Amino acid sequence: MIEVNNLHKSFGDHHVLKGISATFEKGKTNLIIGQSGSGKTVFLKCLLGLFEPEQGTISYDGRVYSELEPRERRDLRQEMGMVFQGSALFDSMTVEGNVMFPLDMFTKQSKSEMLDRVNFVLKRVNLVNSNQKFPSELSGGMKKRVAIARAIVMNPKYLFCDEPNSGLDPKTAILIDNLIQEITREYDITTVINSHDMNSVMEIGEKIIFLKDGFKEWEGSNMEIFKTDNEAVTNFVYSSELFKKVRQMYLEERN
Ligand SMILES: Nc1ncnc2c1ncn2[C@@H]1O[C@H](COP(=O)(O)OP(=O)(O)OP(=O)(O)O)[C@@H](O)[C@H]1O
Repeated sequence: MIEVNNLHKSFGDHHVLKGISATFEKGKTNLIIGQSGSGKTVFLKCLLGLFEPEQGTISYDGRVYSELEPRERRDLRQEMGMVFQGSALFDSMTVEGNVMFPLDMFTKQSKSEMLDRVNFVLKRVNLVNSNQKFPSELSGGMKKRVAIARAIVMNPKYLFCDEPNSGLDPKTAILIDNLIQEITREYDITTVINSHDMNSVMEIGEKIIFLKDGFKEWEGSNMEIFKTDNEAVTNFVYSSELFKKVRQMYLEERN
């Protein structure tokens, strides 16, 4: 579980995060949504320990990041997996090389132990017989699977995903969402996902935090977002006329 309390982050006099508190539970897919510039990426980078907030605390299963020694921080970072926007694979490395990279960097496992683990996670993301392929030979969906395999290869307690669906067609996007949710449940990971994607909100938004101008404007589940009358949320989530009509019909049917 990750607990965030009164988090503030500024760049010079630009106050980006303005006192955010939130709890992200284990085994759940937690989504951060909000308009471009609302502070989602800055928030995710604070959770990853890449930005140091000026005020507030982030606690990882009881370990308050700002109170940890440098070595404890390094250990904690190794418990984190990250799926970057656009997959961020190393183009000159094979699929196997990409997924093995964190094991090679951070563990003392033998080559055959590493290979066993790589094959296990590649199988888990349904990517078999692709070990020797290069990223340029893969589809967008396959690249995401490699990125997910690499993010979970160290058996992380925490998984962070920045726009994991960007650039994918809607059907592939849902498959990737479902894969992230399955893995989150299966390995009891605390997963936090930055998303713009309305389908993701509905499909895997077990807990949703809506950021607006650096404040937490709303939080709830995908079921609750359908019913909320918070205007900022509904304007953002139901931005198209079609979605507005679908929501209206749903609400009328329930009354
Ligand atoms: N390293 C930085 N230095 C200065 N300002 C920054 C830095 N990173 C982000 N910001 C500012 O913080 C604000 C929030 O940016 P952020 O990237 O978190 O938005 P976002 O909600 O993730 O947007 P998008 O959905 O477009 O990615 C923006 O005004 C941005 O210019």
